[in-house]
Amino acid sequence: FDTEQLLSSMEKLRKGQAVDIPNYDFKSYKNNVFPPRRVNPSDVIILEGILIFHDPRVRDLMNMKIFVDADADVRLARRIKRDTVEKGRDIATVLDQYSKFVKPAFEDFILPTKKYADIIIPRGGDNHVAIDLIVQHIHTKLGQHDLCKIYPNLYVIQSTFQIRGMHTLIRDSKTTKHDFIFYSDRLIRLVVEHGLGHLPFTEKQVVTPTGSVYSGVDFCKRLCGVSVIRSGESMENALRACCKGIKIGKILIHREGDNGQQLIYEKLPSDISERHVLLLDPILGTGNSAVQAIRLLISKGVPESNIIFLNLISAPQGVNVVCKKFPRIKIVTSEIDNGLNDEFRVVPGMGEFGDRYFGTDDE
Ligand SMILES: Nc1nc2c(ncn2[C@@H]2O[C@H](COP(=O)(O)OP(=O)(O)OP(=O)(O)O)[C@@H](O)[C@H]2O)c(=O)[nH]1
Ligand SMILES: O=P(O)(O)OC[C@H]1O[C@H](OP(=O)(O)OP(=O)(O)O)[C@H](O)[C@@H]1O
Ligand SMILES: O=c1cc[nH]c(=O)[nH]1
Repeated sequence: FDTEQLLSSMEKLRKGQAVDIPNYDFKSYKNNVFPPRRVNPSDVIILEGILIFHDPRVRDLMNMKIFVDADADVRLARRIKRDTVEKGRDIATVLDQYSKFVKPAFEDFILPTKKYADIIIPRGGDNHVAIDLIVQHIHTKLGQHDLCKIYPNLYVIQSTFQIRGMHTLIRDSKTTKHDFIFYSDRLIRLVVEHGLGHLPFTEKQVVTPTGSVYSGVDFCKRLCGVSVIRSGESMENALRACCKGIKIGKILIHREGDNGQQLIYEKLPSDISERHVLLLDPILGTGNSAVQAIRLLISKGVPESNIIFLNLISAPQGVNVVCKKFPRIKIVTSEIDNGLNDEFRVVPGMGEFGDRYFGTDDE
């Protein structure tokens, strides 16, 4: 087993480079009889082999570990067929080797690695349900932003052409103030609805006018909003439209000041520590404002896991800072941008959200 070459090949594939895999010749027991097989890099790499879970360095490379659990008779039958037809061995040799080496080695070395698997699939390729589930999982992972693969509490709302269209409008520097507000509001409403979906619920049954029972859920009662002034205030209407009479606290953070951030003003519900908090700020840039705001909420006794941060556009830098410092809060956003420029503006971004929304930009 050339594990070192396997590891270096995997590393190259992950970096997007093609690799040449040696073709082992089972008849001569040599590696250089046939030309190597060229494998090109790809989004999904399937690494397959009977002892693939043995080396921890190899296991660590895997995002999903599958053990195909074949029946012992099937394994022996396949082996007899393969070794007589493909490897040119006679049945007596195959059976002798099986009982002396293969079966004990399977029990000693392959079976124990089953514990490392995330999924154990009985009946192999015939198990269509298991295969569908695996395909679905890989599809989901491929569709996710890379940051969502790292941070399980980061949620980017499912993109549609409607959502892309609205983003195109609010990001266009030529969009009028009127349209900017209209499409921001539509996007904000989607983010708010999505964020509310992460609140806990209780089961509830109601009787419909047909006299039948509908088994549903009851909304979480103890919640409040907290907006980061000014831009966060643009999200208050959407929250009020969804949650009638919701209490909304406010935090004002000035970008310059001690450590670059200064808390200027705060007014929060007195019983905030008993509530789930929807923190409102459309832009997450460096993450400094968000960190300040979340720290304040935690200092008021709000459990980290009770905070849902609602965001329209996020920079990866801000996501990293917030998710690393507060791994239990949830972030819901509608798009993650490429990064920040020298002035710490989100790029491509949409400029100064507050100025465009409240009409205090120069035009
Ligand atoms: N659970 C499980 N066991 C397998 C699978 N494939 C092979 N095995 C077991 O592992 C044993 C050895 O597998 P082989 O692929 O023949 O091993 P090999 O190293 O190629 O054997 P040689 O012919 O000596 O080169 C089989 O007889 C099975 O018992 C699999 O997909 N799942
Ligand atoms: O992640 P950060 O780098 O801290 O940037 C994000 C902050 O910047 C924006 O507010 P801004 O200071 O522009 O004030 P405004 O809302 O009054 O326009 C935005 O609403 C955030 O609060
Ligand atoms: O790009 C940015 C960064 C912070 N605040 C904004 O409004 N826009």
